[in-house]
Amino acid sequence: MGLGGQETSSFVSDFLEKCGGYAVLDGGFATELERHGADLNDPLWSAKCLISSPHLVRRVHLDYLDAGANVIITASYQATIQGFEAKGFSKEEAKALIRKSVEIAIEAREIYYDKLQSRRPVLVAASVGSYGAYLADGSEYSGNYGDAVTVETLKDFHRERVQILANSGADLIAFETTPNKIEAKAYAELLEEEGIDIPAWFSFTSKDGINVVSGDSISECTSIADSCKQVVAVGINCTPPRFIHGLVSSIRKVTSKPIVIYPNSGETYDGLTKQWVQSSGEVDEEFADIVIGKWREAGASLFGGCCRTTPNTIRAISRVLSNQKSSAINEDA
Ligand code: MET
Ligand SMILES: [Zn+2]
Repeated sequence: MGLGGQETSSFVSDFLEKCGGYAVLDGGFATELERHGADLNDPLWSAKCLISSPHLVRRVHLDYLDAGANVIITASYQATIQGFEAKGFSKEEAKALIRKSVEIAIEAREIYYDKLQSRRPVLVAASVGSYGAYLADGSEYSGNYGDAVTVETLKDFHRERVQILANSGADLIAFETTPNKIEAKAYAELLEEEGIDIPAWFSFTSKDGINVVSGDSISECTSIADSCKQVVAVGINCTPPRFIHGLVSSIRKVTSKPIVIYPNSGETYDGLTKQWVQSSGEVDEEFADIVIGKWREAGASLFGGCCRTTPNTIRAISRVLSNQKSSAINEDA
């Protein structure tokens, strides 16, 4: 699906309008595969299941659709040509596996639609994890690639996978868990240079609620995304919930693009003791009610979960958002 510049700018607002103002994303993908018994202790991480258990990939997409997701994110986070080649696959086989991540998500959407009477809007977002995720050496969460890695290195690393995903039938590309500003710059330049004609979101990760994990400022990272016309939303993923509010406020100061938020399970808020406590990974409705309301007020409009969140998290978010939508309608009446 190709989009001209004009349509790109209204892509998410049109989608949000169809969803009733706010959209629900899916939750942790790799960690959910693990909960179903997949062994992802492998440099390919969740992409390993594209080879060994595509049925499980489809199952997890379906579980998130059943839980209320309007956006499902493909299993391509750590699916790279380089990674598959290192496992002995040919280049053609590697490309086919990357395409397969999108095919499975589209197939899950078809299966889900066949079951339903009405067609809830559902987008397929093709995941692109960072160079650090491919290295699988921890730099995904430090954002420190060393001086030898430049914007050019990163563009060369990502170029072919991004081209494949852009032509795979996905509705948009989700650049996830972006740890630093050079990678954001590489993505923005790549989208421009390659004339990628599906929209994208840039999502960053933080471990202090102020900067992205490398220490680069969230404002600088956001402004790179803001200047790129293919970018239709900017946000934060795989970051503890307690940092989200401040980050959304910082992002909102720099861009008017829609803000996407999908924290990891982090810790959970205990409403009785009013304290943040270690989470079991489950997010209940009361928690979702408090945080989603705050994040919405700060300016976010797409909400989901990242690592260790589950379909229960997404079900809670989905219920809270539909309650908030219906109380807004009642207030208007
Ligand atoms: C480390 S963040 C991982 C993001 C990816 N979409 C997943 O949920 O598996
Ligand atoms: Zn995550």
